[in-house]
Amino acid sequence: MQLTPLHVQGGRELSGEIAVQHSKNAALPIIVASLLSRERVTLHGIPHLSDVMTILDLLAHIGTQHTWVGENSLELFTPEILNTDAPYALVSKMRASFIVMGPILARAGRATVSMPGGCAWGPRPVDQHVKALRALGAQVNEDGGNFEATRQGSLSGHFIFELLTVGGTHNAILASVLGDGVVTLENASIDTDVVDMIEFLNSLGADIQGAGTNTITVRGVSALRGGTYTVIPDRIEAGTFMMLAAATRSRITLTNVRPDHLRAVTGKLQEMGVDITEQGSTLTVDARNRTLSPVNITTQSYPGFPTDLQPQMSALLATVPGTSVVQDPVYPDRLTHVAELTRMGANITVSGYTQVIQGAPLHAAPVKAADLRAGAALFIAGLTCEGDTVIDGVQYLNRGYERLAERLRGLGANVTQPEGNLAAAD
Ligand SMILES: CC(=O)N[C@H]1[C@@H](OP(=O)(O)OP(=O)(O)OC[C@H]2O[C@@H](n3ccc(=O)[nH]c3=O)[C@H](O)[C@@H]2O)O[C@H](CO)[C@@H](O)[C@@H]1O
Ligand SMILES: C=C(OP(=O)(O)O)C(=O)O
Repeated sequence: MQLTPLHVQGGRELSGEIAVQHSKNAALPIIVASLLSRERVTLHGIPHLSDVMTILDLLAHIGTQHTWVGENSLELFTPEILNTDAPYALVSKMRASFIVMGPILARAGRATVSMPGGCAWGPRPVDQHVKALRALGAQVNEDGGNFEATRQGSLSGHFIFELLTVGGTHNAILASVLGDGVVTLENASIDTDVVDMIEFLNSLGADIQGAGTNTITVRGVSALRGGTYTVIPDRIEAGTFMMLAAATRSRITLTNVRPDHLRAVTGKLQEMGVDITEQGSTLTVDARNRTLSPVNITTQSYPGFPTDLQPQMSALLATVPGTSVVQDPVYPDRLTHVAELTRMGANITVSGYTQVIQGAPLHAAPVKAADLRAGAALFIAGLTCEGDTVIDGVQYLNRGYERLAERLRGLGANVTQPEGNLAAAD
């Protein structure tokens, strides 16, 4: 769906306080994990995002009744699994939806999930999800663009991931929670979003040990009870606003932050010369009157520098005089922001997954976001320069940033966006 573009008029210092939303990428798997309980689950800290609406549409198809019981609170209830399939029309909107395979398989003994398509920035394989489920005793066949998984008894056994995968770890855990098997996952992801999902599941009575380490043991339980859980703050949104503060040479205070989840980001910004102070769950970023230095970054799995902040960091570095090198081996093709930043005067040379950035002041231009974090890079860039930067592709921003224009206006930014339209990205 085509939405009215976002208009950004920058070149002024921002100031004030902004409350960071709760984590999109933790909320989505926790919503999916609620499928494992037959009882009512209440979740607090669910941001109003198109991705959340998309996953709720998929869960409604599977058999979940949902009710918003507060601004960011959601009650979920799945007494029965009504459909064991996740059709392409829903999975193709959001790749994260592939992890419904685990809980549907656990509860119903079979699951048919459409093969996810490619993203704007290239392929995102699910081979590790499939290998893990097969190693734990499920049969998984590919047929007509779908993966069909079945199991005879409970999943059990041992799997060593060939690489660190957040979604693959989610899926394998979700498939193993119910039953009487014991599952050991090695080289598992230690990402904050995996830890949060495990803590949620354990709060409902699951028996999962090793959260935050590379070895996770899941002992099957007969059923999960209902419960209430609050999702962690969004470290990617926090990082985006930290980069916005640095790029606009402003002082911004972020509340609802887990500073311990942001060490790699904080370290890099400090290396550039940005002043960062932490106080509990509040973090103040001050780049006023500072000469920032170029830096080099390479993305890695958590706790390394996140790929989900690579485009925003590239936008920031495009404004910092000197040469910076940005490498994204996690998603080597995640480069849709480059051509658009170039339209704004950025000097970025790409070779493979490496961007060599020569910083210089940017100028306003009409640009188009082709994915969520590319969109974030563009609003950061737009807020550094005078004139009207018109950002098309607002549906991608709506995937990940709640009431973005309104919240940025709270910092003194001149940003306008059609309000209230949560249409999902195609
Ligand atoms: C909704 C959600 O939480 N999305 C995040 C999640 O995606 P997602 O869970 O899809 O990402 P993964 O952690 O699985 O991907 C990490 C790397 O592993 C590769 N891989 C993954 C699975 C697989 O079966 N085979 C394989 O080769 C991927 O191509 C990538 O290079 O983590 C990514 C990496 O931090 C983030 O960019 C996404 O924002
Ligand atoms: C890439 C992201 O999400 P997804 O994995 O759903 O595409 C993201 O949050 O930056």
